[in-house]
Amino acid sequence: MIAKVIVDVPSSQTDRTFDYEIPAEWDGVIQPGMRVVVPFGPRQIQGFVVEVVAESSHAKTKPIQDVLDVLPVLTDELLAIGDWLAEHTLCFKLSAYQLMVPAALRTKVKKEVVLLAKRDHLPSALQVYFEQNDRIEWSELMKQDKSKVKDVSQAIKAGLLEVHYQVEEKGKTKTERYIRLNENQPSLEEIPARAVKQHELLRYVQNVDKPISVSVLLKDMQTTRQTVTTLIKKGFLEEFEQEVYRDPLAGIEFARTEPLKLTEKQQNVISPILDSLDQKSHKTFLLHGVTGSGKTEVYLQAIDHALKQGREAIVLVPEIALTPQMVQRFKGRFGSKVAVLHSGLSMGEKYDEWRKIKRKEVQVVVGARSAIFAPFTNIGIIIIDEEHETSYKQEENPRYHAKDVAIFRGEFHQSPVILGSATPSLESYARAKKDVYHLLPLTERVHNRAMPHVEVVDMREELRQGNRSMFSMTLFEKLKDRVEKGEQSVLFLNRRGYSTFVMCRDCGYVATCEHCDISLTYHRSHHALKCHYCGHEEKMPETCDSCGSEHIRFFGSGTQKVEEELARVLPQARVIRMDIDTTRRKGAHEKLLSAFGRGEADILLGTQMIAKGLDFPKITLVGVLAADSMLHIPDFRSAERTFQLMEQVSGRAGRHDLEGEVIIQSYTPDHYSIELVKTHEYEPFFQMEMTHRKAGLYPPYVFMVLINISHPEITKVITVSEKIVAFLKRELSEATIVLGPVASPLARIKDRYRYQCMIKYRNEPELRQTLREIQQHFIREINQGQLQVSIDLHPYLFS
Ligand SMILES: Nc1ncnc2c1ncn2[C@@H]1O[C@H](COP(=O)(O)OP(=O)(O)OP(=O)(O)O)[C@@H](O)[C@H]1O
Ligand SMILES: [Zn+2]
Ligand SMILES: [Zn+2]
Repeated sequence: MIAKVIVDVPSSQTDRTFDYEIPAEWDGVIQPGMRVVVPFGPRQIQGFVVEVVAESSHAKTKPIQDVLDVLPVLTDELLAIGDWLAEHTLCFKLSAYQLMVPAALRTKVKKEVVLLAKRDHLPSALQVYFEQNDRIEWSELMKQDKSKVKDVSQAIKAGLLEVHYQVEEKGKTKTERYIRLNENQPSLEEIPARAVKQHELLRYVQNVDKPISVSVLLKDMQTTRQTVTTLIKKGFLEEFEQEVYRDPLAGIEFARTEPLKLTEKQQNVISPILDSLDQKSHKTFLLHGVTGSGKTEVYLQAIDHALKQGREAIVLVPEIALTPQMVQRFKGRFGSKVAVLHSGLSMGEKYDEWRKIKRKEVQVVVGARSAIFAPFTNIGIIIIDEEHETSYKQEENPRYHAKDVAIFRGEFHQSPVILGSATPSLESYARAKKDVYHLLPLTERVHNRAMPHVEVVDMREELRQGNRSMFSMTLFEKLKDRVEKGEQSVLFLNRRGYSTFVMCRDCGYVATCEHCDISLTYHRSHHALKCHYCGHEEKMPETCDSCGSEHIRFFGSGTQKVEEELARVLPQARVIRMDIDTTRRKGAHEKLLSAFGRGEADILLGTQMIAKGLDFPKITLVGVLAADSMLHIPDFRSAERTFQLMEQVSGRAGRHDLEGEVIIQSYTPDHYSIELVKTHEYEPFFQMEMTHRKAGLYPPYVFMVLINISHPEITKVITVSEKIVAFLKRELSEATIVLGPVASPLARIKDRYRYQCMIKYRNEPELRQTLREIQQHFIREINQGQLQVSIDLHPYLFS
């Protein structure tokens, strides 16, 4: 038999497969989706088997050298997703496959074959390997006899053996010593009557009647290891190793919740979803529900329906919304059926969650973007919460969008995909209007609770009246009032576009990074300036580099500065600050939020990470310190982002019995993206924004491609960029617009000059082929040297 393999040769990446002979002893073992080691020229390299066929068209094929997985890591569906991603994001198949394999398996790992059952249950050929120990190294086993792979893979399927990947770091499969009763109990007379502890311990283990961890046993029984060892020697007890999962949520209690009785509005939106589940047909729904309208409860009950059908569910939430509160709602309803995947997990923890999915120990995955690749095989429903979030797009190769993968999987499994948001992306809403997606509106909050009242304060006017503080009079009064009443407030400071840069008051000089052309950020904690792109750090200057003046200060407000100001003007208020600095430590996020939930603070002050998902009954005031900081970023989506963010933050107020109020401070209060938050109406915003998009020829009226070219030499960048633009103009159709080349907004990062060009098109059949040709043309230079050409279809980031 012949395996067709996509090989990992970084220097000459290619999507073509190579044929390798499957050695007779691995016949029937090697399947698509497994990783193998094959000879390639003088070297041995890894690859993915994508197909097994009877014969090769090549005269001579070399044999596969080693198998890395005993069972496929990728299912047929995931292989198909890989091929599809390669085509649609212009990456190589290999990168797409690797994206779906847990990082732990991509590192060089030792593999062990571990005995799960009694040795004599194994086929006799395998028993010899487990005489001394209940585990043997994979390479050891292979050295002795390659044909063992077949027996091993059968034993694994029968649940007798298991392969452990010894992930280095703390992530390696964690095991603990356990004790159980031996099947054949010796006579009790073996234990002398005076050995009281031994008798007690034995009785205890008999009573428990299931394996018990040695450490727990010793603690419970207040006895020594010696007692246990003696009982093992005498043949009463048996010691063995059992795997324990690293539980990232260990120690957190999840109270079980029951389904709520849905409101009539919720009923209306859930019923088409349940129909789609019952009919086993794929549909993409856009659940457009205002903040606090009970979307999450709809998700929970739809998932429940899928689980009752014996199917599985994937729920994506943005990384920063993956708060304990969010996780709690899923864990509370579905308990141990839920796996959680996010970037805060260690490599080992991620691997454990992945294995729970593979082994079908869980049926629900709640996770950030990459959880869309969860290796489920019977998906009933896929939910993307806050579908407008740009973090669903991966900003590095492969540049995929989780929404596209979700819809691919929804079609594959014939199951519904639900995109949920209070502020859908313009693209999705436009698709819903064209009936490509099915719109499900939830226009009111649960039980007709009022949407919060929004007031926009003109900060220019405040300044004119002599208020130089960062709080307007109104906001200050209301904060004070809430503190006095014992109600809670949220203060939101948008960090994007509002950094704490250092500027000379005399000449206007701004300290910038010498490698990246962006302003350095002031870090109070160690009184230094730092570049957020390359990490370059320097001392805070005493005098201006440009004119020598001593009047060099940092500008802009960071959360630290707001905190200090609060302490000065509202000393009685207890403040919890949540930003990158205070949440760096693992678990800090959770701690701060639960402290706030317990009412240990009056004000929660923070950045983006507090804008979403919070549901605390005592929050009655939300203050936004600078609404327009994001409006001036050179990005055609900046108005959309501003509206979405304002609406999300506002949504934190008045979600329960107490009414909510929002104060938005702005220097451009008349801008429609801020103005329209007052009425919480999405539709007028959509209409207004669409006219702007139409006028500027931006998505969703056109599709866009961004090509970024970078190199340490500026002349090289310019030559290559011009070549690319000329080629595009020649190859693409007349109606297509090619813009550039121009220097990127960030013209230099890490000493590399950056240029870009942009393509806008409606219908361009030649597009992918043309872009592929550009990639191919420069591939040698890219592989050899310093040139980088990145192609981003449907870009979200314009830096
Ligand atoms: N049918 C119901 N009966 C009673 N309470 C409900 C019902 N559905 C939801 N709720 C409650 O209403 C509040 C808001 O619901 P939920 O958090 O699900 O809204 P959401 O639309 O997901 O909000 P957001 O998008 O703002 O995060 C929650 O406290 C929730 O427990
Ligand atoms: Zn830098
Ligand atoms: Zn100066």
